[in-house]
Amino acid sequence: MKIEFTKGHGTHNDFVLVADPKDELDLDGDLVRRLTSRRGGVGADGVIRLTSTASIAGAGDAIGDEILAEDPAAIWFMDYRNADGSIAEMCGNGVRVFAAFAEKLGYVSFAADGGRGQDASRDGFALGTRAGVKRVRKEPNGWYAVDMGPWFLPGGDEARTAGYDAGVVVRGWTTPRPGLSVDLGNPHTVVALPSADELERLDLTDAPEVVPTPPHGTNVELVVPLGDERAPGGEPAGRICMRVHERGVGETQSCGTGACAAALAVRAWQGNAAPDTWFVEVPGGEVRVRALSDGHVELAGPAELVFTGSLEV
Ligand SMILES: N[C@@H](CCC[C@H](N)C(=O)O)C(=O)O
Repeated sequence: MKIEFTKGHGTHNDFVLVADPKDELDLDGDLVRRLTSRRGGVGADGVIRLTSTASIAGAGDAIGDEILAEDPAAIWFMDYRNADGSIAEMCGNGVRVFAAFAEKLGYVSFAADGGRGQDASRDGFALGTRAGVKRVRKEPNGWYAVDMGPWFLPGGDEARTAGYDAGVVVRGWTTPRPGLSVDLGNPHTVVALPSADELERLDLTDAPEVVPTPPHGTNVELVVPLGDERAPGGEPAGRICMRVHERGVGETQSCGTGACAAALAVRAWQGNAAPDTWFVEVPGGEVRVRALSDGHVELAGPAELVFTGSLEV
């Protein structure tokens, strides 16, 4: 069988994108690992399959019905898989790259005059994910901004007061450091470090050890606050840098949900005077995170489609 694919990335968090509008592709773990292999395949941190929400509902997948009940406009579904073949609930960079892919395929248009496909210029492009419907709009600079929905500090009030609810050990550390869990639809644990030098020197070859062990694993973000500034709109903003070890992948150049988690954790640590807008520097570039007044969080950043090809599998 021949698979036609597009390679894309969001701040160098890279994906193999496959259009499967009729839900015909059996994307099992083996196929995902073949596609993502950096030696034997295309190479990527994950696979994104674009399929129709109605098709997966018709095939008996309950998530399809839930998405259509939440928003019947969410006719396309992002089926995201980590490089190791595991399924993850959400991928923030992936949503932006999915939007660019759907735009290229003519399934959606962000142009004010409509253009081809669904017109997303007014309410945003509604797309289905395992973490619910996400809305994407396109900014004048070409960045995609995603309403990532509600976020939580699952440790509750105790964790919020203490500022942590987990102990994290990175390779080379002799004692655990405090980490804060943040739920973006997928799990994250954020640890603050005192300097960018220390961040740069970290050895993230192995998955950090997190105690207590999160039931479904966790992505781990190591973060350094860099200070305050003004966003281009004039509002106060914070800046942080981070590295991330992703569940099911390893260290990546960027993680959209991870950037949200890192910004929201630092915002929580700073208390009431903390800004809502954050610029997050990652090894692969920069994204913007905004805590919205309705309890949602927005992620904005670039999305690039770099080449297309086909693979015999
Ligand atoms: N890189 C993604 C997150 C992908 C899923 C993650 N590895 C998990 O298992 O939760 C992002 O941009 O959010």
